[in-house]
Amino acid sequence: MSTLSNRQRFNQIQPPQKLYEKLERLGFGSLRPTKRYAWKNKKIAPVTTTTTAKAAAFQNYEPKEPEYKFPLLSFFAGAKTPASFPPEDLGEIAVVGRSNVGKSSLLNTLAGTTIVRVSDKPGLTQQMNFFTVGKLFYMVDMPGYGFALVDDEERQQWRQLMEDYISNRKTLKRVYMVIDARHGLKVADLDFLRMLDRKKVKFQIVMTKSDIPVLPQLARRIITVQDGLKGFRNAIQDVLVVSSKTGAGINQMRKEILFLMGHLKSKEFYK
Ligand SMILES: Nc1nc2c(ncn2[C@@H]2O[C@H](COP(=O)(O)OP(=O)(O)OP(=O)(O)O)[C@@H](O)[C@H]2O)c(=O)[nH]1
Ligand SMILES: [Mg+2]
Repeated sequence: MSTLSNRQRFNQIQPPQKLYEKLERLGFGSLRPTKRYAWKNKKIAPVTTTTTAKAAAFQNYEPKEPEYKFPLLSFFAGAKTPASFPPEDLGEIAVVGRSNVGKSSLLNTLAGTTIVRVSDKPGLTQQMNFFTVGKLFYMVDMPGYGFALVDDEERQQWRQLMEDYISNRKTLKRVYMVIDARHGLKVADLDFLRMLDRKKVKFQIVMTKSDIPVLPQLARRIITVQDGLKGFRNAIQDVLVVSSKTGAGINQMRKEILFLMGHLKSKEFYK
């Protein structure tokens, strides 16, 4: 029988180099600068003199991703009952997650705005808010679940509203479950994920506040979250790693959303 605590077991995970390289590309910094990668951090192609040195250096050179932007974000509708949902005329994505994990902040950072209200106190978003991204698609901000300060009845109503929406909304293309990089998947998240699986709704985890843990802890957290997803049939296995504060990982998420909503061609997405 193992006598290691969860914390000790967590600290023993050895994330692969590939994961650190991915995090570095997303803007989370590097483990330690090595001579091999030092020039890469300068974000320019290396200047070399001999042809062989040039070929070797360019083998490691990755061209910078284009910067993806969303068109103007506008508030479109707020809903406390299904009757107030807007018509199903555009594709949409929705963010769900525990209170205060950073759902509303994430929408702001994706859209490059501050119009979605955020707060350092949990329980700010108290209805479903629909935002239009230009005229391309909707982004839907949800109240957090597992919020202790509302009474049971109200919590039950929110949960019912979210379930109704998720089960019946024809234009909903993906649910993004936002989790805090310091905490990973909690009981309330797993409970919500089981509901999504039962309803056969595709979902993807977005780990936000990823600027807070140090890099090895962040990498370990990603591994434990990926492990936790193994039993779910409707999970996208790839976990998005972002920070709404520093903007790391946001360009990648914008790119994936634009592709999902049909506004980026396969040729451009996979190049
Ligand atoms: N360091 C850091 N803080 C963040 C990040 N994202 C959000 N926050 C902070 O987390 C707090 C909660 O953010 P919100 O976006 O309001 O969280 P929410 O999930 O919408 O909360 P509810 O509407 O109450 O469910 C705010 O104080 C944000 O500034 C992040 O990526 N990094
Ligand atoms: Mg909110």
